[in-house]
Amino acid sequence: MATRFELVAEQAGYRAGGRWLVRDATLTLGPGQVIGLVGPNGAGKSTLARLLAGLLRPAGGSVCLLVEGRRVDGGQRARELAYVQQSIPEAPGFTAGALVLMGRYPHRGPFEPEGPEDRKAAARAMAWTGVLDLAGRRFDSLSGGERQRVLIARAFAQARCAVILDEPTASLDVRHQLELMARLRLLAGEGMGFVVVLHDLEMAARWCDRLLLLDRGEVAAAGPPREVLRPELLEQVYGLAARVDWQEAGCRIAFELPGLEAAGARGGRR
Ligand SMILES: Nc1ncnc2c1ncn2[C@@H]1O[C@H](COP(=O)(O)OP(=O)(O)OP(=O)(O)O)[C@@H](O)[C@H]1O
Repeated sequence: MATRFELVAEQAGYRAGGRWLVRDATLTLGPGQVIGLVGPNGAGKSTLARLLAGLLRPAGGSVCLLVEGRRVDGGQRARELAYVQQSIPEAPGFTAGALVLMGRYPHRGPFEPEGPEDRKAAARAMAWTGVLDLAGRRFDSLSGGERQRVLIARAFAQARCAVILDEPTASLDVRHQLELMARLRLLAGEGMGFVVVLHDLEMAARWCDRLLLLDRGEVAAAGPPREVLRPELLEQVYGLAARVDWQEAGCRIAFELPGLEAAGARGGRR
């Protein structure tokens, strides 16, 4: 049976450099959900993702992971929830397989070597992200997209309940983007939950149950994609005129930047 959990942010905020990078962010992630964080560059998506992941301590409000009704922290939190960062770290000397196995550390005692369960979980996660055949390769020798998929596999190997993914599709080709989002939905169907930072609003509309649209550190809108991806809101937040056509599975969004487009067209005709 799937684990009952809730990741709750209540008016969570974070300050740095004398200002609020995120203020009053409220959301609840539970089993079966995929929540998208969207918004322009610098809006506070990564900061909120790091607050949810427990990597930043809120300067206002709270962030709390409840499993079977009880608050979990420290080592247990690391067994239940994992985070995939936006930038791809250096990992000199490690193979892809060793890196994914690191996701299993929180599940073992100190100095305890990995066991068959750990290897099984790592192999399964690597199969999900299509990197099983890269297990023996040095991480540093992989392409950007391959590395991204290894890091996602590590999070899948680690977390029982929830994964926070910061722009996980940024380095992926179209096929791997779709496979990843479909995998999140599949795992959500089995009782996990995900928070995903995305720039691609059409992808967010298609795969997420709910969206938080961030603007200059504040939640400009939150709710089902149809309620959030409204032309007037998008124009307010991105400063672009938008046309949103809803279809059976998601939407098509056409943005317009009249000044620059006109200039581009003039340049093209020269
Ligand atoms: N440690 C810090 N000190 C001061 N300002 C910071 C710090 N970290 C981030 N910021 C600023 O906070 C704002 C939010 O950053 P954040 O990375 O959360 O944005 P984002 O929505 O994820 O952006 P992007 O889409 O570009 O990844 C930005 O203006 C950023 O420059």
